[in-house]
Amino acid sequence: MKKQDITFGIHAVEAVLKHSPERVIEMWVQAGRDDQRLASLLQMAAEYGISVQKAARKVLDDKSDSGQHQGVLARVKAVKQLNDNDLLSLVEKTETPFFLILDGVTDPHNLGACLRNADAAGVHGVIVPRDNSVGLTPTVSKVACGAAEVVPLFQVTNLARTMKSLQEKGVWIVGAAGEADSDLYKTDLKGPLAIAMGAEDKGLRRLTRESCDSIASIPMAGSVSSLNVSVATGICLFEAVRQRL
Ligand SMILES: C[S@@+](CC[C@H](N)C(=O)[O-])C[C@H]1O[C@@H](n2cnc3c(N)ncnc32)[C@H](O)[C@@H]1O
Repeated sequence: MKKQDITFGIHAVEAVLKHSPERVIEMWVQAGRDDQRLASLLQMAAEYGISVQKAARKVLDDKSDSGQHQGVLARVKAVKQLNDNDLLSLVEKTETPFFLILDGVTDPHNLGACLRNADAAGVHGVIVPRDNSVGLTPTVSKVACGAAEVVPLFQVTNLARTMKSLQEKGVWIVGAAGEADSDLYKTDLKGPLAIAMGAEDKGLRRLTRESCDSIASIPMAGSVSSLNVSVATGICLFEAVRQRL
């Protein structure tokens, strides 16, 4: 089992330092980089007694697999993987649950952007099938800009079964699909809710779609057939936020 991860980028490293500094094992910063935001990370690291090494850019490039590390990288203890049991106990203690389901998103940039949207919209957690989905990779953390460190990510073995358990606890599940007849803006998104988004290539799988209580589309004016999944996620989540004000 993987016990350690690499996290890079100013927002991502800052979020771990802020929310769970005990996870940070050590940090590297790019030698010769004079940046106010890096300086504040170094100060936080010093406060928590975290060892920081200065290294050439090439070292950070290699450790981040040439990701956009912005001159900072941390080796961190991996977060505990959250499963169905963790999800259902969170639902039980949450007054009006609000979840995002991603049915097989495989691009780390899309998952990172969806986590960022989810955090901004105040969702209680993001649910993904354990297989055929990207997990919490360093690129996901970087793109999520700190959201990956705070939004619980539940990796479930059988998504349809998890959806049924959520429904038994009173959560209404709305699937998003471009070809649906119902208009998202006319769909009630106020109560205990999970919004399900499909994968980049195939959209919602048949069983996931059949497990939804309703399916809605974002009206499109132009000629393209669909939106990018992270863009569609942002629109769906913030329509729910607007209705839930
Ligand atoms: C790139 S799209 C998938 C397109 C795919 N070819 C299909 O058949 O659904 C990824 C996901 O974004 C969401 N999405 C994209 N455009 C949408 C729209 N106009 N209305 C509702 N959801 C949309 C859906 O959840 C979709 O499964």
